[in-house]
Amino acid sequence: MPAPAPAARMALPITPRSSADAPAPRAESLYRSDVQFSTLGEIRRAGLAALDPDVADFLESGSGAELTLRANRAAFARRTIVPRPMHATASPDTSTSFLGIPLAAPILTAPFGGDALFHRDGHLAVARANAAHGIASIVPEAGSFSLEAIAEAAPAAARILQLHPIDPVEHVVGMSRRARRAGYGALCVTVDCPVGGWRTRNRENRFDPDLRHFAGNLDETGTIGVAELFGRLLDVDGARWDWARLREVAAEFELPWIAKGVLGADAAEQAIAAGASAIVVSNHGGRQLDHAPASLDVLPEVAEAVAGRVPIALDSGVRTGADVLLALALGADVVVLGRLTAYGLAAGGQHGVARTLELLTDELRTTMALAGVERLADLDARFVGGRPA
Ligand SMILES: Cc1cc2nc3c(=O)[nH]c(=O)nc-3n(C[C@H](O)[C@H](O)[C@H](O)COP(=O)(O)O)c2cc1C
Ligand SMILES: O=C(O)C(=O)c1ccccc1
Repeated sequence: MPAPAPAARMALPITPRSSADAPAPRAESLYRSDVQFSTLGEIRRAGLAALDPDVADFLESGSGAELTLRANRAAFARRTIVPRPMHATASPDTSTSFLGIPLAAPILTAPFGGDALFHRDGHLAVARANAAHGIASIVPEAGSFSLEAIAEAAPAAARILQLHPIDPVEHVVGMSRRARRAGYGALCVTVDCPVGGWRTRNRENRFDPDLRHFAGNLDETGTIGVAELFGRLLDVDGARWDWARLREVAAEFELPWIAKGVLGADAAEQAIAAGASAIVVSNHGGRQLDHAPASLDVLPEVAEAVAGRVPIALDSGVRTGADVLLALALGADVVVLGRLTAYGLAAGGQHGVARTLELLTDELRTTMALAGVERLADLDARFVGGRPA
C-alpha cells in the first residue's frame, strides 16, 4: 500500500479510481506533477491511466483497422508551418466567433456520448470549463446528462446540441424544441453515423457499458427509449435518412444547424442545399467509416467548394496548438476537440478540461508568435508547406 498522500497532493488534478491507483510521489522529480499539468501529453497519460482499460479503449480506438484514426495524425504530421520571420506579433490574439458565438479561442468541444464513463461530472464539467475559458460546447444527444442540466451547469455559456438523424422524426423535432427552450444557440446534426462504426477494440473487449451513461436525454422525451435509440444508431439496417428528409425536418428546427461529418465538396454542397448554416469537416475521429480520408487532407477542397458561404469547423486528430494553426490556415474557422476534451475530463474533471483549454490556447499563441501571425484572420495557405496525402 502506498503511504497516505501528503496534504499538498490533495490538489492533484486527477481523479484516481482509488487511492491505490494514485501515482507514488516522486520527491526527486524536477517537474512537480502535483502542481499543475504542464503539457497536453501529461493530461492524456493521466486521463488514460485513470480509466478502466476497456473504457480507455472505447475512448482511444477507431473503427476497422484504425487506418483513418492514424491517417488523421499523419495528415497533420505531413504538413509544415512556413513562418513569416521578423513579423512583429506583440500579442497574438486567439479570439474569433462562430455562427455569431464569440469565442476566446477558435475551439469548440465535441459531442461525445457516455461522458460519465470518463468522469462522474461528464459534460457538466466540460460546460463549466468552457464557460470559464470563453468557448462553447457541442453537447451530445447520447450523453450522460440532460441538455437542460448542462445548460443549468453553465447558464451564461453558449452551447450547441448534437442530434442523430434517427426515427421517429418526432424525437428529433422534440429534441430541437427542448434545445431552444433551454437556450441553445444552434443544433449540430451528425451525418456520418447512419449506423455505428465497426468498433474492433470494443468488440474484442466485449465492451458492454451501462447504457444509462448514454441516456441522459431520454427519460424526458417519451418518444424513444435507450434500447431503441441504440438499436437505431447501431443497427446496420438503421440507415433511413437522406438529405431531402433532413432538409424537411430541419425546416422545423427554428435554430441554425450544423452538418457534422462532411468529407468532400459534394457533401458540403448537399449540406448547404439542405439548409446547414455551418459544416464540420470530420471523420468522427476515425470511429465511423475506416479508410475515410483524414479530415485535414480534404479540408482545402471543401473550403474551396464552400467559398465562404458558411463557416467551417474541423475535427479528427487535433492534438496541439500547431494543429489548430494548420487547420485554420487550410480553411477552417474553428476546430472541435473530441479526445483532447475527454482526456482532460478523465484526468481531472472540470479542472482537467480547463487546463487542457488553457494549454492548447497557450500553445496556439506561441505557435502564432513563432509563425509571425498576430490575428487568426491573417492565417491562410501561404503559411502551410508539406504535402497532402
Ligand atoms: C468517446 C467518444 C464518443 C463520441 N460520441 C459522439 C456522439 O455521440 N456524437 C457525435 O456526433 N460524435 C461523437 N464522437 C465524435 C466526436 O464528436 C468528434 O467528431 C471526434 O472525437 C473528433 O476527433 P478527435 O477525437 O480526434 O478530436 C465521439 C468521440 C469519442 C472519442
Ligand atoms: O462512440 C462514438 O463515436 C459515437 O458516436 C457514439 C454515439 C452514440 C453512443 C455512443 C457512441
